[in-house]
Amino acid sequence: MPAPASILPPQPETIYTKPTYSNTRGGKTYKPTHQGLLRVEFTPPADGQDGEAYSSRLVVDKDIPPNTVVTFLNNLSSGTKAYSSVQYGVSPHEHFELNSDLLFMNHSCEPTVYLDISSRDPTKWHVRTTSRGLRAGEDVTFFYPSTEWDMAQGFDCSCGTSTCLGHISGAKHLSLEQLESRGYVNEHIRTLKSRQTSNGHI
Ligand SMILES: C[S@@+](CC[C@H](N)C(=O)[O-])C[C@H]1O[C@@H](n2cnc3c(N)ncnc32)[C@H](O)[C@@H]1O
Repeated sequence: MPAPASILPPQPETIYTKPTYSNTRGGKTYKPTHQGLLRVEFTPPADGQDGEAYSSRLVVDKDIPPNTVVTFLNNLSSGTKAYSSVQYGVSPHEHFELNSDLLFMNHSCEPTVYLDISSRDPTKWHVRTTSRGLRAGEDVTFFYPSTEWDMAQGFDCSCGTSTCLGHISGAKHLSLEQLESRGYVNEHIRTLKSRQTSNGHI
């Protein structure tokens, strides 16, 4: 059966070129997509190591109060499940690509923001601070299972928080209690959780 039509365009309005370690050093070609608000940082690679490996993060440039919209999502395009995609509906076809520096939001088991994509209107989708707010220079992180049901690529989490869950592979593999204790849970994940039987099947 063909996938249902997406509520998002197949291509972004503006082509997004991912920053890299080399083009963020000295700012030669890197143009932040959220200038003055968010920037991508890379940890310098150890001698002889690949500088583009996992060492990137998204950092906020200014203080943002608690429970406040940091930015609305724009330039989105429909996509298929990948390490870079975000799931927005119960169907495994409902994924989108961020096509902005928001791609560099890492996962944390104690996130600094929520990715709120529960509305059926994508123009309302946004990144919002938690009840702690954000301090300039802090990492912008969200709890990946708040949007992802069964991730394309799980990973061993390196968030380093005291409540770290270890291996992260999506909401399918966590209890509702574990999800809710991390803050905001998107509606499609709540729906999928309510359909899940005790043996883990939908
Ligand atoms: C969309 S990327 C996030 C940005 C990523 N740092 C990059 O360079 O593309 C998602 C990937 O980043 C890595 N990642 C994100 N958060 C992580 C965490 N807390 N611990 C370990 N790896 C993480 C995982 O490899 C994951 O598949």
